[in-house]
Amino acid sequence: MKGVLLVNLGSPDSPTPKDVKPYLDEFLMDERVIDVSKWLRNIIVRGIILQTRPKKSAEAYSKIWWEEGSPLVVISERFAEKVKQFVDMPVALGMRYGSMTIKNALQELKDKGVDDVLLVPLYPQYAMSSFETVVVKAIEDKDAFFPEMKLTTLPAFYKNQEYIKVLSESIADGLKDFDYDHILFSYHGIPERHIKKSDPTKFHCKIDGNCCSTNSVAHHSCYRHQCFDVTEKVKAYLGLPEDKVSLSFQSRLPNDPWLKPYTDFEFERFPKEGKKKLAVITPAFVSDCLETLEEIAMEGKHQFQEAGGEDYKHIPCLNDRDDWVQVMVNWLKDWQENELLPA
Ligand SMILES: C=CC1=C(C)c2cc3[nH]c(cc4nc(cc5[nH]c(cc1n2)c(C)c5CCC(=O)O)C(CCC(=O)O)=C4C)c(C)c3C=C
Ligand SMILES: [Fe+2]
Ligand SMILES: [Fe+2]
Repeated sequence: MKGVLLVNLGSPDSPTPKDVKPYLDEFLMDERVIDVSKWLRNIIVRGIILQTRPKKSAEAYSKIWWEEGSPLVVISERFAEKVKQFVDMPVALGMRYGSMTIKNALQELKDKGVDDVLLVPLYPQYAMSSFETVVVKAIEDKDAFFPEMKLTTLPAFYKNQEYIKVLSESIADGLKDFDYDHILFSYHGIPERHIKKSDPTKFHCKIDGNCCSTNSVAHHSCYRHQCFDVTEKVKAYLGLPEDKVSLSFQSRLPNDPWLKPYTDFEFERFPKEGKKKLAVITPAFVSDCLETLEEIAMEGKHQFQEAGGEDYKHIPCLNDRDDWVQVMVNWLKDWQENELLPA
């Protein structure tokens, strides 16, 4: 029987340093997130980052935590529950990190008689630190514990027309009551090195040039290209003026060069250029989470206003919007009935 495994990133069990520390340990010790040799990763993560970050992160999580739990987890659960109402096969939800494991979700599917699984990483764009690590972990767990299962992966859906339509419509909804002079598409950052590592040609992605707008097979795994593409497609769909839209990358760690421009630098720059009414959207995430609710909706607003900005709005992610649920349902039915995957 066919079944579906939805996977998002995951969250700590509570917004306390005690629970944030093991969560960050699992996350940052992932070789696709901090991609250095194991001994160096140990020093960087356990010897440096985890000495101070859990307390700081726990404080940030406390600001956005809901009574029901982590927004990312609660929203993903609501989304999964809605999807289940419209599909005629088992659907399970797992997280790449934390206690809602992929293994448990696969077990849940197996207990319901599923032996043919569609894996859906809940990321619109491909990055080795997001999409790829979900796929690798799901395959590892399947091979180790459920070798009889068949696993198919739904590709990153950044350029899918239905996805672009619902994303655009969610943005149009957010802009209805907001008089903006600029719209910033802020994507989660990644180290530049990750882009080069994921380039199968090993020469296409130069990052500083116009590689991301020159056709190449490298774009199947080029996160930067895929972020540009989403921005361009939404811009075209909504007919947004060229000079009122730009893109940036948020949430970097110190030391390495990460994808630029940096979102926090943009918040400081815009008011000085007369862009004082800013709408921000965050299309690297399908669900609101720490990075959108705290870093963008709270910190970002503060940074923008401190720099002289006047009006500011973070437009929510797709979350459990009914039109987004229906897009997912259509993809799942296409696979269930015709073995088709979204293009
Ligand atoms: C090297 C570090 C990191 C990379 C690379 C990275 C890529 C990446 N992350 C997401 C999505 C999310 N990240 C979230 C939180 C978060 N990310 C990092 C580090 C890297 N992410 C850290 C240390 C944290 C934890 C919080 C903190 O201490 O700042 C979240 C939010 C989770 C939540 O519980 O709400 C998401 C979602 C993507 C899509 C991505 C690559 C494209
Ligand atoms: Fe992250
Ligand atoms: Fe590229």
